[in-house]
Amino acid sequence: MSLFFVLLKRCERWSKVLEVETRVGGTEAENAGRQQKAKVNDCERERNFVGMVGLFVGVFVAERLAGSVKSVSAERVRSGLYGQAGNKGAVAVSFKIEETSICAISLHLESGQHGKKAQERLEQLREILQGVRHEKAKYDVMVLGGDFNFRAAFPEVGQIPKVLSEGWANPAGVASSERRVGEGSYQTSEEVMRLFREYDEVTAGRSRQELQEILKEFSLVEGPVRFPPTYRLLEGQSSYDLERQPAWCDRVLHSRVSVVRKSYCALGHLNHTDHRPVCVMLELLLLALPRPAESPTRTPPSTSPSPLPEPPAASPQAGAGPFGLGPVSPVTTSEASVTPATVTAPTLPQDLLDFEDPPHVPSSPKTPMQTPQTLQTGQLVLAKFQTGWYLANVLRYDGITADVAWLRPPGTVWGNKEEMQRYLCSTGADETLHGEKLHIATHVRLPELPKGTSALAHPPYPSTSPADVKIRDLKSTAAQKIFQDKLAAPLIEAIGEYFELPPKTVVVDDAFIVRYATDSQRGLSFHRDGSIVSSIVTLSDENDYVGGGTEFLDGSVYRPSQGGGILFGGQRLHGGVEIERGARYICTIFFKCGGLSCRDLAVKKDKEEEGDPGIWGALANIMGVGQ
Ligand SMILES: O=C(O)CCC(=O)C(=O)O
Ligand SMILES: [Fe+2]
Repeated sequence: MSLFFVLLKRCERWSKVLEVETRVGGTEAENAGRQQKAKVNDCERERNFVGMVGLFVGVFVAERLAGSVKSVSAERVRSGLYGQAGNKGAVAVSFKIEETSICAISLHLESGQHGKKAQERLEQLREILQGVRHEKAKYDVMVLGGDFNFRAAFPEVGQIPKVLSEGWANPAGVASSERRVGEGSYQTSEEVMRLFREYDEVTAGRSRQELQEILKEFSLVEGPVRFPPTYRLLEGQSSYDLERQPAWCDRVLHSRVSVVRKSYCALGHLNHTDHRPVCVMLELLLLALPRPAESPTRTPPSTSPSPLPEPPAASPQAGAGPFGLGPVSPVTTSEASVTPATVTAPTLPQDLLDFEDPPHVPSSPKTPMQTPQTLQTGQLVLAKFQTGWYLANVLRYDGITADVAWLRPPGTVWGNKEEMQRYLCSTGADETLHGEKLHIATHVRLPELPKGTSALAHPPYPSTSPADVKIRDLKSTAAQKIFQDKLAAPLIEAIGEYFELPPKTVVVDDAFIVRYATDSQRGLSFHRDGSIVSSIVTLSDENDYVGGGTEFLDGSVYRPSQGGGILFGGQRLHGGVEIERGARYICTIFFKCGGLSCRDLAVKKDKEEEGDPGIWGALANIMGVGQ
């Protein structure tokens, strides 16, 4: 773990909890833990200064990132009773890691079940978000968590608490110290999830629409709630205190973009108060720019110890700072709890940057560049932007022109000026830019690659085991026709419907018959496809294999029966679950479509689905096999 946020209310009561948590293994966690303990001991002072009834944001940064932290700033946003009472609201800490701006917010919203309380809470949430994010402070990544005080309108308490209490139980054999319940971990019972869907104030209630609008406006998302209510439990136990209706009060929201959520769960074993804490694990995409060589404040990684981190940004003036909402007094960063304490070389770990293998970056750009004869989707090229050539992936190619996406630099090249110059972001241009209809003759070149290296950034599609059969290589025209009529055509129609893409522009980019067996390829690790939309259709009878299926990050596994299949945005992370017995045959089909706008549309649609079932509708039996 490289960044660790602690968001608390009534933080003095949680110091014990944090001490427990600091014992989790691993050097980094231990380091974070030590700093964390030191900070929590300061909590009282913090709380008094901020005047927010113990709201606390602690940000702990792995040592190796410390030198990359800059522009640290902290502020509070009061809400409730016209911002005067000061017992509800939020505190926020923002900072940059290289060029990625991050803001962590700890909030506490209005309590109460009746009248307009639900409405007031959402107004406060909006107020907090507007206070934290405005023109001058548009963060790449936001994480906000705390006691949202969302209620559950259970009709009567009756038997419900028993079901809910049982929702914390783990399957046999899991140590109680590991009692995490939720996405990416042990999931609570179907019954508890049903209660959440039916009674949670925002999921089931009238305010759902309004929350959706807020999330959309601020580009935020909440993971699926697959844990029991986190309030109000008896201390030291997993049963509910029936003086209150149990409710899913404690929640975490995070940015949609640049973030992949790995888990969203509640920690049942941290039972020191009447709430149970909730945590999310996120993978962030960070951006770095090359440093000027003459900069005296940086040294290349591993040659010598690096200097102290940049001093935090000056405190904003009251009411006019980056969080300027009303007449609040600023909190200086030394009073806030962001302390990149120790400093090492600013090398950034690959795992923090991107989970895909980085493309090979040729180190010598001096040899003359070759014009490509032909291109493939997914191929690594140099594409011209203004007067320079930068690494890019081919998204579309029609023989004369190509669409490309310029690449972001992988962490391994940060700090290396020469290598960084091969990335578009080194010019200060928007690194998410796409190049449309670039003429091959004038705007695309082949990068110089070491012998034996493929120019494909990743194999275009992961199904490249020798056992896989490419549909295009099938000699039989009858087989080609079956594929076209039974699979490609109906799927293209379905894609038009589900993804709202014009079916005429959707085409099969590639397709494979894949065989998984215990004596050869058993499964496929998590990856993204190079496609805009992918489909996986089951060819085997379900009695022919045990295990297998397509797995997504939220833990869902799809195993459609023979002739059935799934459709999903190719950018969604997924993998093939290993089979345990027999052989599983599937047909994987990768679709692309006309313009770049298609990709944006598909990605957008796909993101909108996140947190729901998390996948494009399973296509039950698309070929009608077995009917
Ligand atoms: O085995 C599966 O279901 C996943 C296959 C897959 O993702 C692929 O071939 O790209
Ligand atoms: Fe795939």
